[in-house]
Amino acid sequence: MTIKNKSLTDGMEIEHTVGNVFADDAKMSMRNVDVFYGDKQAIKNVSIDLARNQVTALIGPSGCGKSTFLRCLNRMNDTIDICKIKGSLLLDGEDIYHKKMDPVLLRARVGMVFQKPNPFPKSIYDNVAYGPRIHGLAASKDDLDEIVINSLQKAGLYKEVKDRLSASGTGLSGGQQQRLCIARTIAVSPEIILMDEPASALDPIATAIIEELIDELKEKYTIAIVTHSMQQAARISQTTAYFHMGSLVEVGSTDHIFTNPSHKLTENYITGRFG
Ligand SMILES: Nc1ncnc2c1ncn2[C@@H]1O[C@H](COP(=O)(O)OP(=O)(O)OP(=O)(O)O)[C@@H](O)[C@H]1O
Repeated sequence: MTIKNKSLTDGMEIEHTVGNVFADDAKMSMRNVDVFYGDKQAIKNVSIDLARNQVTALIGPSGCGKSTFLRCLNRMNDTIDICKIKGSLLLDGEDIYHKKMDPVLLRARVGMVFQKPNPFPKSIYDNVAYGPRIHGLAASKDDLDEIVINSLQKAGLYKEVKDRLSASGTGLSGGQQQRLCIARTIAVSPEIILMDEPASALDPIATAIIEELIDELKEKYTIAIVTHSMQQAARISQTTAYFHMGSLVEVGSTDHIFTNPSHKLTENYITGRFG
């Protein structure tokens, strides 16, 4: 199927997304998504699936719309008054922009980890317990303890913090704070985790730990990650989507995109000719 997308990019016309936008087992399906900030169109007719239990990397030059698109997937853009979204965005076939969809519940199902670790100024325990408490997920203190410990274990942080759960989350190292934020996201049992450059503020060792963690997390969750690091996209994702000036130029298996991209714009970007 050809999905028409006529927009001019560096003199090169993007008529349609190259590659297969359909996943065999789609957790989320986006079709013909347009996003506007006021009069300015930031996303142009983008269609893509997120394959279940896979990592999908969104790459492209600065300002191409990666974060804007990612934020559409859990309605984070709702908080921006001038932002308008058109098109179809389905989670297991359910329209996430339907008027009956509660954005707070949606964001528990589609969690998000940001570029800069942003723990609450609370204890490590309370950071992770916060979501389960507001969503009423624990019937007792024992239940809550179990959720907190499980989430910290899944985020690969438990061993490092088990003796200081009442210490402040903001006192941890940057890498530990980011894993705490991942534990906080996991604690409300999401189905999808969105990550917006989750390792860009971290040193190489903390980055490697987060990358290993992402690889483990995909066993349970569907993951979409925005990254500026092509090496990172190549290491951790199974599918890569290349954005350029609001359009989705190409999508395909990560191996294909990084070894033999079909579109000239993708090739230019991955070979470092621009971006
Ligand atoms: N809140 C906003 N209000 C108005 N315009 C915005 C807003 N957020 C983003 N934009 C614009 O939308 C376009 C896409 O921005 P976006 O941040 O999604 O790109 P990006 O590919 O994630 O960039 P980067 O890699 O630099 O983070 C840019 O032109 C940007 O200036």
